[in-house]
Amino acid sequence: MRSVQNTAAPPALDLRAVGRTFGSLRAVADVTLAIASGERRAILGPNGAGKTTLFNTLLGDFPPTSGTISLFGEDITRMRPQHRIRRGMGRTYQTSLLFDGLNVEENLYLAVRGMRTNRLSLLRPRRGDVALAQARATAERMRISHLLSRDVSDLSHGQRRQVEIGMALAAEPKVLMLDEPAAGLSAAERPELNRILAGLPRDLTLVLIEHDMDVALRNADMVTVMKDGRVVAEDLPGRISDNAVVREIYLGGGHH
Ligand SMILES: Nc1ncnc2c1ncn2[C@@H]1O[C@H](COP(=O)(O)OP(=O)(O)OP(=O)(O)O)[C@@H](O)[C@H]1O
Repeated sequence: MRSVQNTAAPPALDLRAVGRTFGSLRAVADVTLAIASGERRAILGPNGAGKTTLFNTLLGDFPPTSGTISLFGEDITRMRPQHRIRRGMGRTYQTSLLFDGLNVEENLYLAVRGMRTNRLSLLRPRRGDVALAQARATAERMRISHLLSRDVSDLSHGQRRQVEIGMALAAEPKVLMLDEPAAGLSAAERPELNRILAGLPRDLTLVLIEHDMDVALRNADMVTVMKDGRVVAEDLPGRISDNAVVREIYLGGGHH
């Protein structure tokens, strides 16, 4: 494992007693965890464990109803999502946010330009455009340069996932949050996802929600397991499945 201990620097994400209720439902309860800068953290757990809700509290879509969240030492508990993005948070979504009808290069270009809507007509790339060069460099990093001129609606699930991760990376985040990157991928597409995740910059902090144990354990430095809104286990990938609670969740029929 890579050393992620750095006592001088604040953690990339520091959660203290974070909770989120929806009416009387405690979707997330009392979550305290610190993710070091440059660490790759997987968050595992059965359906309804609170993973997505936790993600949404980190990204500001649903602020926590209790507790605090800091990003590189700055309290962001009540900060709006767009301000978090400006401070270095990036994400992908479970459902695709690609612009169908545009090709891969155009999608990446819009992401580099920070566009959240398809307004490419106002923004046609010009020759020598720095953002265009950056879009192409992102494609290379995602191993999709050969797909630049293809409409994203013609791509396979796995290729679309590569474009989505590329779009999140195009904003040059310091913390990248991936919401179930393996969801919908065939067994044959998973090794490519693993290669892409392994090839991400080492200084990028990665937080990965994942149902697929193999993808999670391969790509994480540290694994957090949630159940019923709470953290029930935290350990190294090589040791997490020895945990009695984790064995019960994943071998006792709680996993899908
Ligand atoms: N916007 C909402 N309004 C009301 N309840 C919600 C809302 N979002 C999530 N919940 C509830 O919070 C609990 C945790 O759900 P969440 O989606 O965070 O779990 P999860 O671990 O991400 O599950 P999955 O793996 O199925 O995505 C569930 O009981 C869910 O029904």
